[in-house]
Amino acid sequence: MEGIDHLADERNKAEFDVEDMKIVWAGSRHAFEVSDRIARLVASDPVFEKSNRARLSRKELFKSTLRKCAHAFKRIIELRLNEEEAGRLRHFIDQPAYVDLHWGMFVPAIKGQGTEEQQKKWLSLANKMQIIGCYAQTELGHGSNVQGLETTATFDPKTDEFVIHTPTQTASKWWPGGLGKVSTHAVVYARLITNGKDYGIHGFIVQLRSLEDHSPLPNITVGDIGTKMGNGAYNSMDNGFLMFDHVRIPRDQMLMRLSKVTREGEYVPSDVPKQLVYGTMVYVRQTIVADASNALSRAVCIATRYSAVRRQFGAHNGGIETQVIDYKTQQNRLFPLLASAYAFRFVGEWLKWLYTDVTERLAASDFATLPEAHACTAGLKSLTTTATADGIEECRKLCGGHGYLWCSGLPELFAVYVPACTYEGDNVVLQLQVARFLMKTVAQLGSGKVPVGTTAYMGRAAHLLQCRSGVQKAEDWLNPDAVLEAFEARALRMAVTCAKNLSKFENQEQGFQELLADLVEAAIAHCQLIVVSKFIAKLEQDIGGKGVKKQLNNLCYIYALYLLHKHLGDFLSTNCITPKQASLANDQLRSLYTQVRPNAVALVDAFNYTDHYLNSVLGRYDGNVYPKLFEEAWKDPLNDSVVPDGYHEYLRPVLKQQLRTARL
Ligand SMILES: CCCCCCCCCCCCCCCCCCC/C=C/C(=O)SCCNC(=O)CCNC(=O)[C@H](O)C(C)(C)COP(=O)(O)OP(=O)(O)OC[C@H]1O[C@@H](n2cnc3c(N)ncnc32)[C@H](O)[C@@H]1OP(=O)(O)O
Ligand SMILES: Cc1cc2nc3c(=O)[nH]c(=O)nc-3n(C[C@H](O)[C@H](O)[C@H](O)COP(=O)(O)OP(=O)(O)OC[C@H]3O[C@@H](n4cnc5c(N)ncnc54)[C@H](O)[C@@H]3O)c2cc1C
Repeated sequence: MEGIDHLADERNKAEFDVEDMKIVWAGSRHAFEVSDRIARLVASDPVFEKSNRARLSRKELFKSTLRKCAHAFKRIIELRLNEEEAGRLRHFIDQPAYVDLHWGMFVPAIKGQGTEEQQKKWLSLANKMQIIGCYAQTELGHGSNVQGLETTATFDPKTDEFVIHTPTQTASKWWPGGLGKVSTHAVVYARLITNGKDYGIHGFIVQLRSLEDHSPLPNITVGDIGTKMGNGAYNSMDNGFLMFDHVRIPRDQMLMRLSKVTREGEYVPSDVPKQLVYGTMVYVRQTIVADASNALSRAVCIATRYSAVRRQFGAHNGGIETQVIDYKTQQNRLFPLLASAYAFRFVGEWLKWLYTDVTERLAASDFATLPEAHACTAGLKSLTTTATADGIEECRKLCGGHGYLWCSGLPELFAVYVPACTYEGDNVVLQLQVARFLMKTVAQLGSGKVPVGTTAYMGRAAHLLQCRSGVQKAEDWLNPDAVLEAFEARALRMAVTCAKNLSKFENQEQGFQELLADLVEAAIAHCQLIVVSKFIAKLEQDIGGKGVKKQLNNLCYIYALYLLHKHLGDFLSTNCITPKQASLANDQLRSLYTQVRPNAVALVDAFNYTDHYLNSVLGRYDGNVYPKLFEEAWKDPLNDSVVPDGYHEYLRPVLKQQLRTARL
């Protein structure tokens, strides 16, 4: 059956041009061409083989990761790949590794917080990977509460050095990726103490290991924190622990672009917002949002193809059974995830723009949009990673029993992805940042300060607090104004209710703590509005290609109406819509599922994933699932022998015992 396209019928049904959709998905023709070329390069290189990852021991997996990274770096140099191409290479190699933290956090931290001189010195080494760095912020006792970190950096004016010290066990650095076994250097976050005064958290470049033999430098204790969830998965990463016993570093290894310590030990505070010390996290949160659509689309691609291949029930007299994708329950679980993958793609594009915009403004000393950039990156990181992790698990269930097999690609994808809900800020903690931002914005309503950007809708409070949806028939839910008004009214009303409840407390902080759960819900409503509005904004762009816009339109309204259905309690209790209008939204949703159904396989083909990248028997492009499941089963080490190891010691005696007992 090799070579037959089992999904050909599905592909023939498509009502749009897949090649055009590929360009929209990639962001541009150029981005598509780069991705396509690099994906093929990775797929054809035996060093990047990954189908056996589950069967490797941790040590073997880690060594193979080092090999892949070294080979990747060699190829980058040989092929003179630029930054974009190198990024795609890392993406398609698809194995978490120290390089993520080196390029993704260590280098950006130096760029964002180092002086020009520091950048010149350290980036020239880091860019050639003559040093390898990580981002050592989290400690055993504190992760979310950055202000609670305990590691100290005490200035010693006698020697012009900082003394980096771990005062307690809970102050040990714990979690940084790339720290455990690889990094030679780290950006370490510690409390800066000079002249006996604690000035709070600052970043310092600290060498950890010898550049000669890789052994830890004196007074440094460092190692790997241990095996994490799942086979393969994030275990290719050496998340580490680190303790300092009065380790001395020169003063000029404090990252001094923001605040400084002079030779005399005087602390010179930053003339820009001190929150810029958190800048690396804002940057990475933005990349995590962009990446959510990759992980979700991958799971959705597997579940959609398999749902078209898999048949259950519906046959009479031995006839052909129903494809499970034709069940409305399957569509109601799968198509909103397909729509979410596209929605997150577009909101990711927008967030990248927002990040670039705020960076340019900061360079021109305009800090006005920093709080919004922080709220958007934090909130969208939280929203998209939660939905993606849940979505991957839902895709596993959508694939029935076979989804539970490692070779479906879904268990590992889930295990590797789910920590995104925790790293770069726990998702609840991040939504609470959004909630604080919203409460401030609501408090300023009526003060003359006009809300802008993603909170601009709050400026229309007079209308949004009292409006009633005008939807009268199902098709009215395809009107962008109707959808936006419902989402805006819901978000505003939830935020205003929180603010009102907050005002009943004498102590605002106490009130905030009491209302945490409601505040998180209000923040989520605001973030969902952002995603819906950016999808609608995308549709207003000039999108070419046969039938492409129609499909995107369908997906946009599936995303919005599914959210409406899922959070119906919010929409009804805030009186934004009536039960009748909710029921019409459901009717429209079912109709949209019917329209998407013939296009579903083509819509996931538009992701342009190679079989290597998907690494899934169920998601194979050709749909040839069953023979390949057998092939995979035969590869399992348990099937190396017909009689298992241990038979003579542990099985035979039991069986013989049973025989004797049976004879008695
Ligand atoms: C060989 C091949 C090579 C190929 C090349 C390959 C290229 C590869 C590239 C790969 C790229 C991949 C990159 C992705 C890697 C992903 C891996 C992830 C690994 C994980 C890393 C981490 O987890 S690092 C640690 C992250 N930690 C956190 O996120 C901690 C969470 N906590 C906080 O952020 C904060 O403490 C807080 C937000 C919870 C705030 O706490 P608190 O209430 O105490 O506030 P503060 O007093 O500190 O501040 C209050 C004030 O500041 C505002 N604010 C807070 N944060 C920010 C911010 N970030 N920006 C701006 N403003 C901020 C806050 O709103 C308050 O404002 P007010 O106005 O005063 O209210
Ligand atoms: C795979 C992985 C990789 C990582 N890589 C790095 C790295 O490279 N560098 C680095 O420095 N760190 C890294 N981390 C650490 C990561 O950033 C932290 O784990 C994360 O910030 C969460 O902090 P925590 O572990 O202290 O969680 P906690 O804050 O202890 O969270 C525990 C629970 O408490 C709740 N909670 C906490 N505070 C509040 C609050 N104020 N209000 C309400 N609820 C609250 C949370 O919602 C959560 O349910 C990594 C973590 C993981 C899992």
